[in-house]
Amino acid sequence: MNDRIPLKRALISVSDKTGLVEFARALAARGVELLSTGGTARTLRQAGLTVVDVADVTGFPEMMDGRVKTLHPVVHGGLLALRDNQEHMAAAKTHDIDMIDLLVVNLYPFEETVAKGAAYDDCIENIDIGGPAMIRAAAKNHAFVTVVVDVEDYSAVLAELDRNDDRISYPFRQRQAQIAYARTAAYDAAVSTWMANAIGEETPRRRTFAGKLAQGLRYGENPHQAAAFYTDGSARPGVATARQWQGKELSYNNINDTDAAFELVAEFDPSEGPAVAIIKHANPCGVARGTSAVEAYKRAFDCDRTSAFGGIIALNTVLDGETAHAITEIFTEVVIAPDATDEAKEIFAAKKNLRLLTTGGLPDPAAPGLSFRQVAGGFLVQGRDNGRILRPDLKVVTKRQPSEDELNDLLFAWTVAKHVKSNAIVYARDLATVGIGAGQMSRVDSTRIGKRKSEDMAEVLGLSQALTIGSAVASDAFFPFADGIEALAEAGAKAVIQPGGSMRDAEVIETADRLGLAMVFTGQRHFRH
Ligand SMILES: NC(=O)c1ncn([C@@H]2O[C@H](COP(=O)(O)O)[C@@H](O)[C@H]2O)c1NC=O
Repeated sequence: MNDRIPLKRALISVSDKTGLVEFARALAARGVELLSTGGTARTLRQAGLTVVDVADVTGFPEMMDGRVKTLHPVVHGGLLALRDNQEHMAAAKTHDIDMIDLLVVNLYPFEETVAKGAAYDDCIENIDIGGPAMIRAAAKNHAFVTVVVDVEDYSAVLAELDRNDDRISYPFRQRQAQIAYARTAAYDAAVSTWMANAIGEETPRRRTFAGKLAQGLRYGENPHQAAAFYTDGSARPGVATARQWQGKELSYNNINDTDAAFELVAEFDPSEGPAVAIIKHANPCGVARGTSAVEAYKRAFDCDRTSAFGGIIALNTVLDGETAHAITEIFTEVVIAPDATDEAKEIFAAKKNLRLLTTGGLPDPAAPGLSFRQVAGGFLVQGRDNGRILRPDLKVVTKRQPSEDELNDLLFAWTVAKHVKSNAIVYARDLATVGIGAGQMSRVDSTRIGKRKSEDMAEVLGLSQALTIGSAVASDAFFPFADGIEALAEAGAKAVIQPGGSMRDAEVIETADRLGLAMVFTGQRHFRH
């Protein structure tokens, strides 16, 4: 194996021309001959560099709207020939094939074209064929050829040449080959996912997901687990696209919780007022609306002050100084908001460990998308839970109709319950959660936990009684038995929202009527596991 190989001839064919001229100039200065396709060659010539056209090497013009440029044995032979194989080299000589030592290719912007919402034919035209073919050839022959597919690697190539007397080492070529195959795989994943959507294929026979390393993580959910954060290129505002202003690097659990917090708070339209969610272990321990961000925060905090310690806070509005000040009164891991005022940033600057993230916007809760999770031997894929219930969707099933205020609280609690691990029970009053029971194997247990937490907080706040008394309550799934309704009544709830659909609905409704509760059915379930 030739460990260190000099670069004599490079083929450069790039759609993204960022950094191209500087890189090519640095290569030329090291005596590398440059070979290029149409647009790339033009850019290099305009910068005063000497370039050989691929068309002159192949003897064929670029044709068919660029569909055929580099697809030629003179190119692929130069990339694939084994330099230590006499027969390969003899064939190259016979057919006038010169070796290519470095391939620099970035592909037609297919992903960007799809993201812009381009028409079908436009997307098709942006599927690169010649580029991936060359990348895969060069990567296969990394024993002799260096392949570069990311602009961010240009400086690494030059540093490698500086380190090694203008040569490229074998480990470097191996690393580049791995990156190259991951790039073409991600590209084809994007193409096949787009096609599945375009033809309405919800369960394609083969599915490929791809990600780009955003951040290596110190560890995973626990210190003995290796971990990293990969992004999928989606522009959805959230933890993956946010700007971090201060604080330590986010951890695996921080990223998971921050995502849960921001996706939850984004359910609340900022034009209807501020909302704040506080998350612990991916479950909310307080969510509230308010006339100001600080009021929303304080009301969310008052749901469960004990659990809020070390939590993740999300706002659907700009983080202002007053709210930042209130947040700094206890230890918080992460705050995420669409934006933050300079005053808020200054206040946080004193808390070195507190991470502040801004996203520039809110994700659309109704947007379609996929979510997936791993199981032994495979993964489960489903549409993201973008189900939303509006007032006209509600069916009142009890004798008592919910009041206007109760209806507002029911829909608020329902929205929060969608983001609570099942079995989820959410008690709410005046658009603030007052008791949350999460992640229990029995719905009655979740009901009781929410009640107990509310009673504990009543003591902390010096209230004469728990705020669940007179509350509206949401259940993420139907009540299989009447005992859940009895437990809610015991907690003092006055109105209930739930999907309905149990075999024993009649019994459940009868119990609600007997206990004087108003109950509405949504016809939609929000399991979350
Ligand atoms: N068809 C081919 O033979 C071919 N060879 C290279 N390309 C692509 O053409 C682009 C560069 O084109 P230009 O140099 O004309 O700007 C690169 O993204 C490269 O991946 C091709 N285009 C698409 O398949």
